[in-house]
Amino acid sequence: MNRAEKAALQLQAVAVLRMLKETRTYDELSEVTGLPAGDLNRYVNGHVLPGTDRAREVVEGIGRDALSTELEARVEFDDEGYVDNSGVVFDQSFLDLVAPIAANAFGFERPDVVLTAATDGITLGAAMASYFDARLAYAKKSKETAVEEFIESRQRLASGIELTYYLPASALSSGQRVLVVDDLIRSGETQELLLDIALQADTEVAGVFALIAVGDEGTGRAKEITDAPVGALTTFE
Ligand SMILES: O=P(O)(O)OC[C@H]1O[C@H](OP(=O)(O)OP(=O)(O)O)[C@H](O)[C@@H]1O
Repeated sequence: MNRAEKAALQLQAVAVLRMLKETRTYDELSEVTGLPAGDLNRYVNGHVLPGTDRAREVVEGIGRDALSTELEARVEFDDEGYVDNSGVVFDQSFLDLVAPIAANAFGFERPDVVLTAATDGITLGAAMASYFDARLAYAKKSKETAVEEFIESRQRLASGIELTYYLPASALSSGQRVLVVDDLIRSGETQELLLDIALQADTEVAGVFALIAVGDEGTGRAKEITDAPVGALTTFE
């Protein structure tokens, strides 16, 4: 790990601790993390940075559970099982915390491009792209005016409705590594279309990541298409 990577990890750990501190006293934070309250105070206030080992424990160990719990608290389901996740996808700082934790938890290799679907995947896609220093591309359900060439993928859904996603052809180049992300994966139909777009462009899939999986149908479907890691931060039954 070089100096810049070490500094990035230390700052990620501080960001996770600050998020946890918002709803806890230092003693409570000490219980969650197993770290002394005095040290936590110094980290949260920016006087001292945690060492590499502590930083890694916070980001990879505590961070994932804490973010998952926070995510569950912010997501609401209506009577028909539809999800309101605006408490998450409208919060770019929260999504910025998710990116390093997801990358570590699932072992995604650094992609050249993060590919998502408009609309709700865009803020997560931006956070992941920024973390990996990659480009962001998002497919849309309509064709952008003034773009001449598109990669398109269409399928008839279980409901009988046809769904088509369009991506400007210039957004992906052959041989690039692509990480497919979305806020939510339920049936997996959207991910299947995104993976099809990535394959049509002759790119290599680095993985599939969703903030929320509802059931395991969607992630199962993605796993049938790619051997790359597939995962979600939180799964709701
Ligand atoms: O796994 P699936 O069954 O395909 O469902 C997941 C997709 O559904 C939602 O998008 P939606 O089509 O509602 O579009 P939006 O992002 O514009 O709301 C969500 O953002 C995912 O893209």
